[in-house]
Amino acid sequence: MTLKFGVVGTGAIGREHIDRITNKLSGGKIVAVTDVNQESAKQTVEMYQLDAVVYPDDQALIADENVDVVVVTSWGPAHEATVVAAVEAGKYVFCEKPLATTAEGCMRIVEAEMKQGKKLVQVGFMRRYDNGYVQLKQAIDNHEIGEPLMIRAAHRNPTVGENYVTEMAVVDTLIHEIDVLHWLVNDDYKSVQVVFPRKTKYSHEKLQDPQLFTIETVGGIVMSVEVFVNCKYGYDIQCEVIGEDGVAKLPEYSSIVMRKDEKLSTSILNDWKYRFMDAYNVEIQDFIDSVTKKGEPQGPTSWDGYIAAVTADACVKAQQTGQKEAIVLNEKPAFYSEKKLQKA
Ligand SMILES: NC(=O)c1ccc[n+]([C@@H]2O[C@H](COP(=O)([O-])OP(=O)(O)OC[C@H]3O[C@@H](n4cnc5c(N)ncnc54)[C@H](O)[C@@H]3O)[C@@H](O)[C@H]2O)c1
Ligand SMILES: O[C@H]1[C@H](O)[C@@H](O)[C@H](O)[C@@H](O)[C@H]1O
Repeated sequence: MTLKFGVVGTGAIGREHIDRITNKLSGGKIVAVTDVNQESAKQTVEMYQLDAVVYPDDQALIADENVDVVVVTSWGPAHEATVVAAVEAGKYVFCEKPLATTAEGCMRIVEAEMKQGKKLVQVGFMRRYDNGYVQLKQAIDNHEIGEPLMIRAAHRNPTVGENYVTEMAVVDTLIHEIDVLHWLVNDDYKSVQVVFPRKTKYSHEKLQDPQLFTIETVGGIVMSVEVFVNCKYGYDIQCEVIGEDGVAKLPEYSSIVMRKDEKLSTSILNDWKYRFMDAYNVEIQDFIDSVTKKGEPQGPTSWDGYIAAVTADACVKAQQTGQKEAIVLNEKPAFYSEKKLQKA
């Protein structure tokens, strides 16, 4: 069986996903695309030589009976409306982060999905499919380092655009750590506090950069997460879990070791696309396989999208107040309680 995809948003990651579904993965086909920039949608069809209809908007695409799955890769604020409409139409959804820009918006998606009586939505938190994070999780789950006590993490981008402002360090960037860290240690978040160190000269007026988040879990784990989006030297993701019996660290991205000009060196990547390329492939192949064989996606759920939104709200509040802010979740519905995704 071939799963037929309609893509809403043919920008950077929309095209990446179209390319992987069309040319790298098996079991999926792009049959429809749309973008508020219709030229971009048409160019995408030409660029990847797709046999796909270009629709004027998401509603028309969702209404196409030939579309089994709606891929949501538009701008964050547009996600909620598309996801709710797709779920109400009974379509499967693969939605890039954020699921919605507010916790209330995520809850509306959760409610729409529960009404359909089965899981339809997967959120694009691809780090859960990265081999390094999967190994870290296995080490923790197998008690190889004892109980986790602390996490030290860093999310560094070489540079960001002029319209990237302080809040985006949370909603655009930290959001990946927000999802992956509680999943790693099987715990819930309790509070967050933010400190702004001295600002780099490479930032601009509306962006505090770097930022240091201290997140505590209900179980007492303290996580220190640095977000530094003008670090200049490359795209660098670090994560070290300190446990009672040992320390486990995310492996460095593998690269050849070069001896040259009296130096011993390895390269550092400079773009998220390359750092998580394999994870995106595994993630979407898993989505295709799960929907095709089990009738439900098994990756990060709408509820994970909700957790991320509530946590992000508290982080943004903490940026504004400088105080420790509580992270309070609604009770998890039984509908989402199955823990299926333990390994990719
Ligand atoms: N998982 C990841 O690592 C990752 C990486 C990059 C981006 N993302 C997420 O993916 C989404 C897209 O990011 P991007 O970098 O591709 O952005 P982008 O600006 O390159 O592309 C977004 C596209 O969506 C279109 N669009 C906006 N609103 C629309 C609407 N209502 N209907 C149809 N099309 C619409 C825009 O015209 C644009 O072509 C964002 O939510 C972003 O946070 C996730
Ligand atoms: O800070 C960036 C992250 O490192 C990437 O993984 C993407 O999510 C991108 O959208 C963010 O702007």
